[in-house]
Amino acid sequence: MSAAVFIDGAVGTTGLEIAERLAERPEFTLVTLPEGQRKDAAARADALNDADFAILCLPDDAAREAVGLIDPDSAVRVIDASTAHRTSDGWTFGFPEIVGRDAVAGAARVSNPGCYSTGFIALVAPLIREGLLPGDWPYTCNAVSGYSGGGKALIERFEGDPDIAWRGYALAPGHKHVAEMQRFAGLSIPPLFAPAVIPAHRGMVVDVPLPLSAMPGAATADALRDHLTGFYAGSRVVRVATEPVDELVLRRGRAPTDGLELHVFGAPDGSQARLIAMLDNLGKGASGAAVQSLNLMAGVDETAGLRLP
Ligand SMILES: NC(=O)C1=CN([C@@H]2O[C@H](COP(=O)(O)OP(=O)(O)OC[C@H]3O[C@@H](n4cnc5c(N)ncnc54)[C@H](OP(=O)(O)O)[C@@H]3O)[C@@H](O)[C@H]2O)C=CC1
Ligand SMILES: CC(=O)N[C@@H](CCC(=O)OP(=O)(O)O)C(=O)O
Repeated sequence: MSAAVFIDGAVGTTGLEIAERLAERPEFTLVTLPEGQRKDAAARADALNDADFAILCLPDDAAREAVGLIDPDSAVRVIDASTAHRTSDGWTFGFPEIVGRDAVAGAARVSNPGCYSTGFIALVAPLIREGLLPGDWPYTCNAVSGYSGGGKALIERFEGDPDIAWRGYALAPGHKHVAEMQRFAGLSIPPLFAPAVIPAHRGMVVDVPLPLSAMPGAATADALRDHLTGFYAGSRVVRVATEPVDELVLRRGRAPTDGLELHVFGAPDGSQARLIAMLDNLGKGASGAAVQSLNLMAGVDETAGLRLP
């Protein structure tokens, strides 16, 4: 039997990409509202309560409103792509590689990780959990995102102003992803996070510099890489680079991907290292992650419909 999946926010950037990934999937029947009803609370409430799964691809306030429209006795299971519920009680963080596939598979409420957080947590969480990096360290994280990361409004801004070469924001530290980065990486101190947007439609680089020689108990770069390689060994989505590279290049024309690529670089004298994640903000950073969680919740192959090498 095919499960009904309602996408609330289906004509937004994330919603459209989820719909593309669910097209031609016999396990799911996609439900969307016509243009005239897509922001109508009563129509949304009916669609939410009648669905087997609802995927919220909405701004935070609208996502909170959507959850409020669900009747207590409705059986609908929810995946929220917004920031609204990522550290809320009763919600499972939809990062199966980190929280466990069974936790996501059995959850009624799943919050999709933020795109930047996905890169940071993927790099740091397994290493802290294993005691190879300290949890009580003031980590820093620099990142760049393609402009589709800011949804329709930022796409319009960048495509309307091709002269923008770089946009730094959240300059006074305190980006909305910091809370989930701290919680799911297992840090006692919030990371100092410096994001920026570049004139590419999609793509993301998340860079965590490590002054290893100053970090109590930190392992060598090789040991960090080996652990990440073993940790993600069973994953088709997350891959750890084991061959050395001289440069990493984000290409504007790169095909969409739901994969996540991790790199570890160590200084020859062992004093410093850099952990770098490359991903597609609309892939494992949003729509691909939502479909991965949906697959697990529906009991089908976790990578079905994903765009993987
Ligand atoms: N883009 C990305 O790479 C990522 C996005 N996310 C998150 O996913 C969510 C969606 O983002 P994104 O798709 O980029 O944003 P968009 O702005 O592209 O899409 C949001 C959609 O929600 C619609 N909407 C707004 N309010 C309501 C409402 N009350 N009822 C119904 N629909 C409504 C908008 O309508 P209208 O078309 O009329 O504006 C729009 O179509 C956000 O919370 C975002 O932070 C998370 C990770 C990455
Ligand atoms: C480039 C850009 O603007 N990116 C968004 C984050 C995209 C994302 O992960 O979204 P949510 O956490 O809101 O779901 C931002 O920094 O606000």
